[in-house]
Amino acid sequence: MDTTISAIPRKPKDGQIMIEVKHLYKSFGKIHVLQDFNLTLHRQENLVVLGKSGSGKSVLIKCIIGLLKPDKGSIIVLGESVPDLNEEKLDQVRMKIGFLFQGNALYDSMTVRENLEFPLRRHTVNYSQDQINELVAEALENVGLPHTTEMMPSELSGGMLKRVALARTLILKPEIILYDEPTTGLDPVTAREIDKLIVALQKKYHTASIIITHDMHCVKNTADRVALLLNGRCYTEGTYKELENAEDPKIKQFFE
Ligand SMILES: Nc1ncnc2c1ncn2[C@@H]1O[C@H](COP(=O)(O)OP(=O)(O)OP(=O)(O)O)[C@@H](O)[C@H]1O
Repeated sequence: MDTTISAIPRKPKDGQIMIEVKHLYKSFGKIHVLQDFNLTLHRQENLVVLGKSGSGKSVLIKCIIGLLKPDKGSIIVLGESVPDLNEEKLDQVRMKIGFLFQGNALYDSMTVRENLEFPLRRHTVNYSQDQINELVAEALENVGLPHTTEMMPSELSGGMLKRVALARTLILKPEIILYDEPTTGLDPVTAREIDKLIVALQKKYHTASIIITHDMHCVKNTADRVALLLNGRCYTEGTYKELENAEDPKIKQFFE
């Protein structure tokens, strides 16, 4: 019996494609990281890219946001071909994408408010101070930390820092959020809270997300669909349940 899962994408909830990666190749010298990698992210979908350490998850994300140039292949983000964009156009596309970095990337010398104001001040829209205050308050409310506005990052726990970083990601109301190992380094209770938050925000803002992780609890709790990155390719994709029930040892190893 063939127990591998078909790599044909399931029918999306609605047809809109937010990110489409086709036949992507990226090598560093003799290290062939991505080889004919394919991925599609649909609107309102949480897609987990699951892969072992060093499998190329970060390289994939960097290609998607234009920080790395692929050797071959196409990357369409919100209708734009990322490798062909100049810096100005790339910035416009990046404005619509939120990133949650592993290290949170908050400025230690700035208060929570200042950290959240930062992306707003860089934005092409000129927000009034009242609008900025409202957006900061809303973003912190969304992550359950309305009381931290004037605090410094050093006064916050790991879980709180992650929430603040997420609030900063949300403040520009991105259409897509890219999560880089959102639960790494957090205790299990806090990690599960972050999972819940990811799903709650997806429901509230109808965002599409790519979540790269090897935390299987996070995968189970957040993924509408899982793409397995193995040997540079999307080896298979399916729901968590489908992959969990697969007999293929290459898939099984992730669930043991
Ligand atoms: N700029 C670079 N120059 C050379 N090699 C690189 C570069 N960036 C990544 N690599 C190599 O590409 C491979 C994939 O790295 P990547 O960081 O994407 O893995 P990952 O799946 O994100 O791993 P982890 O889960 O540990 O973060 C690794 O072998 C890494 O050494």
